[in-house]
Amino acid sequence: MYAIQTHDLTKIYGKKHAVDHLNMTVHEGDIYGFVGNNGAGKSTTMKMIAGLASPTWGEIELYGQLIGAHPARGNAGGVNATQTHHVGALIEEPGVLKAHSAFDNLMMKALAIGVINPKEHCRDLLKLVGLADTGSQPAKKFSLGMKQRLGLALALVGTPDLLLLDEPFNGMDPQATRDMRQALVRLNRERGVTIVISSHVLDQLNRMATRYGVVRDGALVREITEAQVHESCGSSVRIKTADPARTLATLEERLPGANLRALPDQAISISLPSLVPAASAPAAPAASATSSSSATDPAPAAQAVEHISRILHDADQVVLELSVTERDIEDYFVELMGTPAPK
Ligand SMILES: Nc1ncnc2c1ncn2[C@@H]1O[C@H](COP(=O)(O)OP(=O)(O)OP(=O)(O)O)[C@@H](O)[C@H]1O
Repeated sequence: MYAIQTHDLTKIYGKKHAVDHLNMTVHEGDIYGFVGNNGAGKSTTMKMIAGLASPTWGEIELYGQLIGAHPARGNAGGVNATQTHHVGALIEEPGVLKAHSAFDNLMMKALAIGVINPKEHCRDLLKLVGLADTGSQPAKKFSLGMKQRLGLALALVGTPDLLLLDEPFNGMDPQATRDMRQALVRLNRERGVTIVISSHVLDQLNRMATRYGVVRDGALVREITEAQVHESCGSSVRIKTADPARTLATLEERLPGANLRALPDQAISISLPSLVPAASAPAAPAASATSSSSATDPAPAAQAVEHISRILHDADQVVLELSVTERDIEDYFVELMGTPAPK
């Protein structure tokens, strides 16, 4: 089931299309990394999904139920998401009562929404976010990172099905960032919480996201799975020969299942993780390339180069270049964020 689907979701502020016909699909159980440059429209999208801003146009479905519709169509039949599935959100400044302790902040929300065993629930949440020893210290004395953790704990009161987190790592030191990331992964794996998380910290997202949405100028330019990102970012073998068309045909025949791409400069690229053993070469590199060892291990890469070079030698092809290239995840996303939005 889809946790979130948006249909032509649009928000216009004055003349600015902050979100522009955005179509996004979040599957139940995803950790969905929502990425885009500053001002791309991530926060505005999340606010509309959380019910904190109303769409100018378009629709939002949460767990198959319509929650937001543009005014011309009215919202009849639309339901408040919180009536069906519990949604927790940490978007911009968490709504922390500064004169109160972390525990009191959580308790107020827990009582307001009718949580069973509220004290125990709030103590568990404080432990989860690493604020268990803050006692009666008022939130106004918290550091930025501690406020963020309290914001996360507040979003988790009542154990949501869906968690919307806008830049949750803001102000956190590396240890706190790691703790928060691990806590989120546990919530996702152990309690099945679906998480949408916007962050500019791509290497943190890379360690947790199962799917990504890339937004540019208010529109979604790409939705990709973790596996597709790793496929695109992993090592690949680059081959240039005197006769690229013949080389492509040879490699397609000898490396069935490998992900081959003809590049604009007439070179051919083969994604290393996609290499599978060719029937004629049982000791081919793919056995190790697809094993638990990383695609960036030198051994599988070297084996792949050797294997391909043999294939091309056997087929009497003149090799001009044969090398292994690696693509950085940051480069990959920066490139995608610069991709024009589809019209
Ligand atoms: N309340 C508002 N009034 C007017 N313009 C707004 C408002 N909120 C957002 N915008 C504009 O809408 C666009 C999208 O903003 P948004 O905050 O959603 O982007 P973002 O992707 O979250 O950016 P960042 O990564 O910097 O947080 C920006 O141009 C922003 O200036």
